[in-house]
This record gives sequence, C-alpha cells and structure tokens, in this order.
Amino acid sequence: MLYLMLRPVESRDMRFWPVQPPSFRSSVDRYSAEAAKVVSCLLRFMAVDMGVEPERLLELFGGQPQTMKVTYYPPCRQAGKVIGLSPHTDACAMTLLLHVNDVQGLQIRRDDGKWLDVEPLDGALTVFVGGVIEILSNGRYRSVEHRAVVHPDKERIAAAMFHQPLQSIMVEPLPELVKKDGGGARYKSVGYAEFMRRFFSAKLDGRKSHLDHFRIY
Ligand SMILES: O=C(O)CCC(=O)C(=O)O
Ligand SMILES: [Fe+2]
Repeated sequence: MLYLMLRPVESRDMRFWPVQPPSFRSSVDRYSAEAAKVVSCLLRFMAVDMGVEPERLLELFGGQPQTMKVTYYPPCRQAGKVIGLSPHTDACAMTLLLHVNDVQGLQIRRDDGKWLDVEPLDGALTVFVGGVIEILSNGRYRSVEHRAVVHPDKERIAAAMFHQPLQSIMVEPLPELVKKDGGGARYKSVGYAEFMRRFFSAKLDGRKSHLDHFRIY
C-alpha cells in the first residue's frame, strides 16, 4: 500500500514520493489536480441538488485537502477465506476510486445486507460519498458500506483519492437544510478531529459503522 498526502500542496512530503518510474511524480501531480476539479464539480452539483448555496459548501473544503491510497491486492488461492479490505464507510467527504486494472474486487452492501459486486468500467471512476457528506447533507446522501475481496489467481490494484474538509470545521447538518427538512437534525454536531477519532476507534467500541455514533434516532 502506498499512502500520500497530496493537497494542500504544502502538505506534500517528497521523501515519501517514489522516484520510479520517472513519470510518477508529475503524473500524480496532474491526477491530483484533475481529481480535485472533479470533486469541486460534484460538490457544486450536490449543493444545487440540495438547494444550498454552492460556495457555502465549497468553503468547507478550502485548499481541497486530499490524500491518495494505492492498494495492491495479491491473488490468493483461498480467496473465499480471506478479505482484501474489511467492511467500512469512508470517513472523508468524498472518495474517487480508480480501478487500475480491470479485476473485480469491490463490493457494496445493499439495504438487504447482501454484498453486490461493483464491476470496474473502463474509463470510469467510482465515487463514494463519505461520512462527512452524509452528515452535512442531513442524510440526503448516504455513505455506503463497502469492502474489497481478493481474486484466486489475479492481482488487483485500486487507487483511492480521499477528499477531506478543513480540519477546523464542525461536522454537522447544514442549518439551512435542517430548516428546509422540517424534521430536525438527524446527526449530532462534532468537530472534525473528534469525528476522525471516533472513526479510528469505532471497531474498538464494537460499532458496526462509526456514523451510528452520530445518528439521532
Ligand atoms: O480497493 C477497493 O476497491 C476499495 C478501497 C477502499 O474502499 C478504501 O481504500 O477506502
Ligand atoms: Fe473505502
């Protein structure tokens, strides 16, 4: 697995950036900028869809914090007995996932609890709504649970670009949405640092999803 901080650009620590192949650094730099553009475009569309001022949503993502995780899943003869990546919902705001080779491995959990294969489509990215957007949107956009399985004889590579909000924000339903929904806030308000702390301790707390902690029933 390779995990790099990409944005804001000042957060890059070049000691951890591979120098081989020689095109790696410039390709990742360009990919980072393009992914950030796609995300701001999607955030704009979502704001319009929710009836919220787009700038109001985008300002929570100033500098467009972004990290990249590239995962190599080796083949495993006993594929049915192992898991590539255990079930989770992404903690960030939005993930763009690139299926680097066309080996299937990603699955999402349907409402009936069954796992559904997500087929990699040539030239397409898979977008995950993260926990931050689920809460900001007061549950209009849901963060789907997903996992990765491995293949008995093929390797698989997936590159995820995680987009985070600013460290300083409160993760809470946008007040204008709560007003519009009429039914009140469906999530508690929490600082982003505490939100992340809960994400990393969810398994230790025995919770299925770290979002359960913030839901108001
Ligand atoms: O490898 C995949 O397809 C999924 C990766 C993922 O869900 C993650 O890194 O959060
Ligand atoms: Fe994920």
